[in-house]
Amino acid sequence: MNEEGCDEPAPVPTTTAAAAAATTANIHSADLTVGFIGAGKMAICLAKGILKRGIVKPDRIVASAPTDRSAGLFTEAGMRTTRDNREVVQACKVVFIATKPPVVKAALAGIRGEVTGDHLIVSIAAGITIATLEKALPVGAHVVRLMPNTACQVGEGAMVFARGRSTTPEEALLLQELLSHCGMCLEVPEPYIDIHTGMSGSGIAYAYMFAEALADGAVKMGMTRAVAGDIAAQTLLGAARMLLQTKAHPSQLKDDVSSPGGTTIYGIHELEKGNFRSTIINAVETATARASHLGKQD
Ligand SMILES: NC(=O)C1=CN([C@@H]2O[C@H](COP(=O)(O)OP(=O)(O)OC[C@H]3O[C@@H](n4cnc5c(N)ncnc54)[C@H](O)[C@@H]3O)[C@@H](O)[C@H]2O)C=CC1
Ligand SMILES: O=C(O)[C@@H]1CCC=N1
Repeated sequence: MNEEGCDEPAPVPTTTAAAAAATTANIHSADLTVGFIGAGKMAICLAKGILKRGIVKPDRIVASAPTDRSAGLFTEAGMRTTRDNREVVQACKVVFIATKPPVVKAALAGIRGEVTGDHLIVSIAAGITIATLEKALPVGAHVVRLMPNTACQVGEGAMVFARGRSTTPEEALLLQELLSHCGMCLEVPEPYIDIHTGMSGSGIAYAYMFAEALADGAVKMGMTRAVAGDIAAQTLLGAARMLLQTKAHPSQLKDDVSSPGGTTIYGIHELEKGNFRSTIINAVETATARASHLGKQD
């Protein structure tokens, strides 16, 4: 319980110097191999980010899927694909589970016999808990639950992860090193992962909707779509940099823009009439609940 009497997840342990040294040795091993069970949109985003880090060569990454639909995205970057999930586990130390959530249990059942204590199994499936992953894999399997977003593809992803019972701090560091060109990657208590899914995994789509709506407004006022689209994107980028670099509260930065009787406060009033902030809070709440629900489905 915290001071307010609320349940609070236990803090995550910090990394030791010994763990960092072991990770450095591991990450520079020429043998490091990375696999993806599921070769879809999120798998290719992560694979491209891992390649940018430069420690894993394309020919040491393999992805599996039942169809060749998205295989081209992997092969054109020099990675290998297969239709056999077990081949991925046989060939790779770090294996991302990147199928849709309802398929995860069946996919894990298919690879269970191949998973050893040398593997690091990293699920990115929305809602699927560490308990579910550990139950589906051999006892003692090293499991991580990770939630990325699609901006990993351009190195600006927001990722959180939690470790399973047998997963070591060294393995957590190895994962963070692997993903260091995908964006920020924080270890968090597991209950935060569904929240992150609602806020960021899904939330990046809300940001795109905001950008689209800004541009629509500008088009309505007579600007061309191309100019409006670029300015909308740069406006979001500028706001994000201001938040991250100044560490100021969003309301402070908002107040700095709002002159008394000026243009901004007129625009803000319109947003408030449309329940702007309340609508976004509701979206995060609903998407978080949906993530939790996906994890409970059989
Ligand atoms: N798309 C996104 O923005 C994000 C997705 N995720 C999670 O990533 C996972 C994948 O999502 P997407 O990439 O969007 O989906 P997707 O539909 O693009 O990719 C799924 C892939 O799994 C393959 N697949 C289906 N059954 C399989 C099986 N039995 N064995 C191996 N592969 C199989 C499909 O052929 C496809 O290549 C989901 O669990 C989702 O919750 C997490 C964060 C963000
Ligand atoms: O919509 C979804 O289910 C996935 C999970 C987070 C983002 N996309």
